[in-house]
Amino acid sequence: MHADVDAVVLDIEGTTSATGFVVDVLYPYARARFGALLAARGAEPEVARAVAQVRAEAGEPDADAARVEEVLGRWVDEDRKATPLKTLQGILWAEGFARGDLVSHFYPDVIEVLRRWHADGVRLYVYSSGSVAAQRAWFAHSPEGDLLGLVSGLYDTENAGPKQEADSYRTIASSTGVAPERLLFLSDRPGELDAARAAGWRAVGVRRAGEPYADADFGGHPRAAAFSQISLAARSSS
Ligand SMILES: CSCCC(=O)C(=O)COP(=O)(O)O
Ligand SMILES: [Mg+2]
Repeated sequence: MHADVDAVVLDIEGTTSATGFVVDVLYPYARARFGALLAARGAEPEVARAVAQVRAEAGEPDADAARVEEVLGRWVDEDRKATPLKTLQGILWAEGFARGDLVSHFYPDVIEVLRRWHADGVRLYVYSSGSVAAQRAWFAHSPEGDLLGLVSGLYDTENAGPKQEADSYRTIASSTGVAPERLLFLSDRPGELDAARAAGWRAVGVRRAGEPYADADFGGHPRAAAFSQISLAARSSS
């Protein structure tokens, strides 16, 4: 698959990294710490704002901390990409990465290809349901060290919007200053690829063996089983 683009926007779960790692390592890590976070730090502005959003989204304005924790646990079981859940997970994960409890996961083809694209002058961005704080920690604490220098910007459902809505991709395009047709989105989910394409972007479905969406219908989207199958026109970095 060949594309002539100025920037690549990366989904994380299922695309750069294994869903299994997120579900089996990250989710339990945060889940085990929600209770303490809500009890001890509920007055911190970011926590308080996320808790208010959980209550609103659950339709339970009077939910106490124990009930909020229950709701969060249910959303984790459903793998719901709710913004306040991702905010609270992101706080705990960022702290876990910083203290050395966690190291992120990248598929074996990914880091080398990202380094090459970056060296070729292709700008790299991230757009994930995981919060910007979580993304920053994820790239800063990879098995190959700090990769944040490769990345020009981070987008989530808070600063860009839901991943299956074309307007979110318009917001990102305008924030990066890159023309939509010069942006390439890589994702494992057909609904996200559809939304990117509706906003005028290029989009490639990443179908990795064993990932939940590997056998989904990708419609007319080009596909790749690994980043090494995607070739970008080299651009000068000067
Ligand atoms: C480091 S981001 C954590 C992963 C996560 O919580 C998530 O929801 C990822 O979803 P994506 O949009 O990257 O598929
Ligand atoms: Mg994904």
